[in-house]
Amino acid sequence: MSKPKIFVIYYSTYGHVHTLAQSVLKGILATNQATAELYQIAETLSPETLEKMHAPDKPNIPEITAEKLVEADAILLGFPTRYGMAPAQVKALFDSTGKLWAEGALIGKPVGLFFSTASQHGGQEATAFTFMPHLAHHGMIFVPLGYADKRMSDNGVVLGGSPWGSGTVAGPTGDRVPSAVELEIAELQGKKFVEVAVKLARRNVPTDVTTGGAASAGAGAGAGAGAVGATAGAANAAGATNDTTNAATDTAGAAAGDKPAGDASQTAEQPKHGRIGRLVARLKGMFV
Ligand SMILES: Cc1cc2nc3c(=O)[nH]c(=O)nc-3n(C[C@H](O)[C@H](O)[C@H](O)COP(=O)(O)O)c2cc1C
Repeated sequence: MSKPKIFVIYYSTYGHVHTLAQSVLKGILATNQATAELYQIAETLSPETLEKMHAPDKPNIPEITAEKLVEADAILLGFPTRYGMAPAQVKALFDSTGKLWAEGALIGKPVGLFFSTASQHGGQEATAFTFMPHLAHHGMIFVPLGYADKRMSDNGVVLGGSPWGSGTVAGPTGDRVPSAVELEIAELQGKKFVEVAVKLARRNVPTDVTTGGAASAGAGAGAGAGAVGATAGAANAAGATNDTTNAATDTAGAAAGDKPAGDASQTAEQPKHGRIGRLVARLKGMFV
């Protein structure tokens, strides 16, 4: 089985999240179990505004596009907070994924998040929390960091990150650089994420939301995600208790064309006409 392809995608105005992204990337590559590619999210602010914000020039890293997202087996996504939410640049990327949503193209992809805030209580957890609808609507599987490193419970130092994902604290003027511990935790997130990506990435089959019966706008996207998510959960349980069992399941999955067991509704002949069919056709037309 080929290694899963993980995209590390980030937006950063002042470079803190870019630095974290490099540690996350390092952690993925250290496992030798996955390939990794680094992308930045396109800027939407004007050069004049960025100059007023004293933002440095962007590094020479390729920009991600909506269509390119499909190529990733799993994604680690980092961004600084804006009032406890993702920056508009990240929202703009996701707002351009309507066609992918209509096609169910991102369903089942594992996603981890990492963050930067100015202050320790500036909203790293809120930023993760408020980003969840993007992942849920796409049927993507959120992979939290948990308390993967005991140092995350150290209350005696300035420390970014949370169970939702690694992080750094940039300071009120942005002059604090990520600490060694923060970077090690970011690296650990890359490593831990690979464990999940290896288990899930190849199990996911493209889900045609137009043939899933109930898989129409709203309820449909959720139903499709639920089917894949349930399968992924079963895979996880097998992996947690017995890796050999999981490997056996992998082989069985490959023999069966990697179709998850609960996926029968996706392959069965479904009526394509009627009210739901027309609605889906109209939605697909909107995003072409
Ligand atoms: C419009 C705006 C809103 C922000 N909101 C918050 C906030 O709610 N909490 C916080 O701690 N920092 C906030 N910040 C600070 C950024 O999170 C900080 O500059 C960023 O974490 C630095 O990361 P970067 O170097 O990758 O851009 C805000 C910054 C801007 C420009």
